[in-house]
Amino acid sequence: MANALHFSSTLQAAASPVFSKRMNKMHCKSLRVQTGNYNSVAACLAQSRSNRVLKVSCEAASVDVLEMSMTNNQAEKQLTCVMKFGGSSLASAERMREVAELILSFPNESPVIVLSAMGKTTNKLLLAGEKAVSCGVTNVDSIEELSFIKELHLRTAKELEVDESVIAKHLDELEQLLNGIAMMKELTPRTKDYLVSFGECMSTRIFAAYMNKIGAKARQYDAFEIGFITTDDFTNADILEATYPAVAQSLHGDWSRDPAIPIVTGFLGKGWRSCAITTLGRGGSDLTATTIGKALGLREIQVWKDVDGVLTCDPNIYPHAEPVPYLTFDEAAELAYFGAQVLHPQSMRPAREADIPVRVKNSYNSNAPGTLITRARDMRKAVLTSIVLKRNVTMLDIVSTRMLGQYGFLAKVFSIFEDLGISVDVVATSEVSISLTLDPSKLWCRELIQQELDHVVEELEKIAVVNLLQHRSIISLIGNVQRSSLILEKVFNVLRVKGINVQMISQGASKVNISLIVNDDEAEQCVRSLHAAFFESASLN
Ligand SMILES: Nc1ncnc2c1ncn2[C@@H]1O[C@H](COP(=O)(O)OP(=O)(O)O)[C@@H](O)[C@H]1O
Ligand SMILES: N[C@@H](CC(=O)OP(=O)(O)O)C(=O)O
Repeated sequence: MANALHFSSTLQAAASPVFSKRMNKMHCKSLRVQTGNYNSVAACLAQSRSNRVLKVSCEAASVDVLEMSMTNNQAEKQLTCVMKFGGSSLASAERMREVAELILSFPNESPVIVLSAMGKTTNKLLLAGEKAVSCGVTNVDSIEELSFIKELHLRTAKELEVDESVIAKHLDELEQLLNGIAMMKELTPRTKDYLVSFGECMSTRIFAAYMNKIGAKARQYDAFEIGFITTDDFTNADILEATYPAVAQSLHGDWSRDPAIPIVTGFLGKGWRSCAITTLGRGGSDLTATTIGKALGLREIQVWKDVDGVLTCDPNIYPHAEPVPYLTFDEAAELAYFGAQVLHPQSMRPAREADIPVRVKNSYNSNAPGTLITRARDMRKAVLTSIVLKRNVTMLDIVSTRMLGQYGFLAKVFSIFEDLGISVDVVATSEVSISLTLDPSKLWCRELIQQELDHVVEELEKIAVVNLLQHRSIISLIGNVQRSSLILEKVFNVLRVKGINVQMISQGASKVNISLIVNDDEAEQCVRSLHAAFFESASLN
């Protein structure tokens, strides 16, 4: 019977109307009570909140609740949104408490929670791995970063009063892994991914245990066990299509059998050939969140950060950057791709494909409206939305020696990059020349970079004169490119006054981004001046 309450006959007679009202509020479907009085049962229920099955044996004097399950309403309630909390939101036990409170302050939501590693754990794990390569097996236990990680996680568990056994196995395994690295004297990309996975595996276990402790039933998931299937590109893997149905089946299946807030590791996946743990690139938990949003067809994806949303520029460059209230998926994707650390470069793809709004919020200031990212927005008044800086870019000027026709020339240039697996960011071409920049994130993580660059130049020199220019920056102006004349007029005014020469400019293909290339050492100043011109003077925007 839907929403029926099953009491022992005595209690039913004694408590019916008031009690059933409370029961509904607690999402209780059935309850068997042996002995006891109404007040203590209600107290137990209040504590149990979202627990589906509760077994409480109190002393004979009060009550013995044997079983309780949720209302059909609750069981039928679907998962509604994703809430992702990054390392910046999870730095300590105190922060975890606040995040739990924040999640529970939305009683109408049934969220999937995605968590990154605590604070600076990922960086520390990578450093510990690098030290293990050269420190010798006997010295692993004195690696400072290992002690830091152990201490942080054990202290957090202790302060949250959850049993440290939830992470004990992982801490042991982590030390063993570092011993293995010390013995092998090498840290491969595959081992790096296994190494950093400990961060997310531990933060989610501690958090899920804490949620359960406070009576909010939660279930921990390792993404690599629930269908996050990726390419085998360790440290920068791509999510494969098979992920969506697999994740949906796993999370929906468990939820409909036995509802509990899913707490999922961000950032991690499983390589489809290797079956080893992979990672989605730094900041990849944003992508985990949007992937889950698409897989489950959720209403909204929330990414909770330590800033009031996406800002008009990196606050580390200019502290008075302002939140941007609305963005389109295209704008957010360009912004992320061209270096705004606030979002993972690939994270907008699943959200855009499934047309699910993404909200960027501040976990330290939940009342701030944040940024809402959707398919379209009113662009009538929009000029410039945000300024993004990507540093340490390598630029190539390639001038044809006319050994090939124009189309043969372009094809040859790009086939060289394809063969070497190097991605190109910004391109500008003329009939006989091409200027382009190489994606630094793909470039500098490769050990053989100088040889590879030499090889690129060598190959290109067969058909062109090549000039390799390093230490450049891309400044991306994200906004309404329909108004490019207005934007460029203002940009060049600023740059002329500052005496800065733009070495390349690209608009064209992207409808939301104009890219300028300048020297690295002029770039920050340039961003600050452009910010002042566009966002702090009343004349535009
Ligand atoms: N345009 C921008 N808007 C907002 N934050 C930015 C921007 N550019 C860089 N950031 C930086 O991104 C940080 C948030 O991203 P991140 O550290 O990855 O958060 P989390 O760990 O919560 O996922 C901010 O603290 C800020 O310093
Ligand atoms: N912990 C990983 C993944 C991640 O997404 O982190 P964050 O959400 O803190 O950016 C990293 O540091 O890259």
